[in-house]
Amino acid sequence: MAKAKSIVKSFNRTNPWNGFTHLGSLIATLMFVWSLVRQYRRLLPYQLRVILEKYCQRALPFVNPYVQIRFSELCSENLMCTELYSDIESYLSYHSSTQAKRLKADLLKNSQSKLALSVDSSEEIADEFQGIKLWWACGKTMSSTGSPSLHNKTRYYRLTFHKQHRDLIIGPYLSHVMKEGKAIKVRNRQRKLYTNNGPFWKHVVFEHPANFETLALEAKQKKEILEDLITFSQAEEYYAKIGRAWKRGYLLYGPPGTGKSTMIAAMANLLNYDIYDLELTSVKDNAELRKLLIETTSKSVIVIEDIDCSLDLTGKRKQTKVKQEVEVPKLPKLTRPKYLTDREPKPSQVTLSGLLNFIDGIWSACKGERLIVFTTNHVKKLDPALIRKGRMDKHIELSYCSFEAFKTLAKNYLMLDDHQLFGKIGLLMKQTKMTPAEIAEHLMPKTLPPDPQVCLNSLMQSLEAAVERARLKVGETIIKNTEITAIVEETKEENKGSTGHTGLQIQTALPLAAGEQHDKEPSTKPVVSDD
Ligand SMILES: Nc1ncnc2c1ncn2[C@@H]1O[C@H](COP(=O)(O)OP(=O)(O)OP(=O)(O)O)[C@@H](O)[C@H]1O
Repeated sequence: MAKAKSIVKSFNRTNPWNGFTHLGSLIATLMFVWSLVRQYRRLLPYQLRVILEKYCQRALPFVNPYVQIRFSELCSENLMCTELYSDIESYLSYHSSTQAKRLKADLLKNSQSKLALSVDSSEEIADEFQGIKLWWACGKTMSSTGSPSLHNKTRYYRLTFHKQHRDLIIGPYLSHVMKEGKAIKVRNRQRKLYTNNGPFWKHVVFEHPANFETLALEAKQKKEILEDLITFSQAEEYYAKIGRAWKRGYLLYGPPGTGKSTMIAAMANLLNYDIYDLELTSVKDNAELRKLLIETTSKSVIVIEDIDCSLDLTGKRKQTKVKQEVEVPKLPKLTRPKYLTDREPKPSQVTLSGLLNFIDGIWSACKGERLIVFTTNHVKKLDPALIRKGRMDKHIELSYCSFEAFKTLAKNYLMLDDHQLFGKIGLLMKQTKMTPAEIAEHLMPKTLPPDPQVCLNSLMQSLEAAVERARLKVGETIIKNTEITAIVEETKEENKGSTGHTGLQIQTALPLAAGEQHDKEPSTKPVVSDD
């Protein structure tokens, strides 16, 4: 103030140039102070920094080289404000957790365990984009009512940058902030498992621990599936370029207990997707199916489990309509909460063509990425049209446990990389078939901490019993086949006596081993064909 008064006085004196000299030196001092404030702002106490910045900006409105943009949480004219504000919030909370000294911690929405960190209102964080420095700060303003009550305060973020970078910041930088903010939101969101009760989706929080690391599969098959999923999730531009909807169909098939449901959970966890578990038998007709599917969101896996049991979708398309009128569909496995299954099932009118139309048509109109997964124990029963490439792009067979897959389970359940019993178990596994679910059951600890010896012994005994059963079965079949051969030989002799021509050929097949897949042709009976 004293300096300002002396400047005014200096104008009144005989030489007015003195006044300009004083004014110039004041501006230079202020600019120097301000540049110091901006450079060392993080070292100054927050309150002092705010006061200095405020006075410097007021005193130097015409030479201020910095531009500020304010992003309010609420603005009446444009509803997208909130969306933009929340993108910035996610972006900053992610970046600030490593730099900011004052952070606010909250629990993520619908989560009891995940923390959400955000910048405290008195904190400013610096960011860098293409070598350019800029600063974000947050604050609150009074709403138009001017009431000091908390509800009338609007939160905002303020971005400060040098005016020479205006184009770069307003264009590419803000797009980058919004894109990253959205991606961070997706990563942090609480994922959901939706199930339909008739035409409505209901959801519960999806927190399945399955992942590809713990999935017992051959390494080669696992790698192939992982690469396929990751390539799909990164191919938005490619799909747009070739004019295809961003979707991919997977058919998982194999005997019960080979990990089909577990793999779906691992897929959803890998890509951070929601799951829509579609219960076709409770969908009234094709229109209801369309409604349900249009309501699914992007970044989701739409699952139809046991598609062969869901409806009469297994025969040829022409036959389907006739059959539907008389057949009551089987109920699927009851894995869903009770409140979701309270609607009495009525025969569904959903047709195979309704389902095909959905897979091919509807998605093209819905933005975003989706996987559709069918599972079945009986792949050969399915109509080829349903699972042809282009609809179900990838067919994955999940089969009995190999020794390699067993080692994954042993590592997972018993923290074992190797054990003296592994060799014997490996040999037994070559002679019989066991599903990963059966093996996992043996490896489940009987005591805590787990005793690997007990679990492996239990598995070995079970494998030995299965090998023995298979051996007995082979023995029985050989005896049966010998008897049949003897009968046929007798018949041949009799025929020779009467016609002189045998007319019969006999083929015998090996018996089914323990747990043989249901799809295979029955092979215990000799096939008799007439020449
Ligand atoms: N490949 C696997 N890797 C790890 N665990 C597995 C695997 N397969 C099965 N399991 C274990 O067995 C249990 C049953 O497996 P899951 O329900 O995934 O089999 P499924 O093939 O879907 O059976 P279904 O055809 O009867 O629906 C799972 O909870 C999991 O613990």
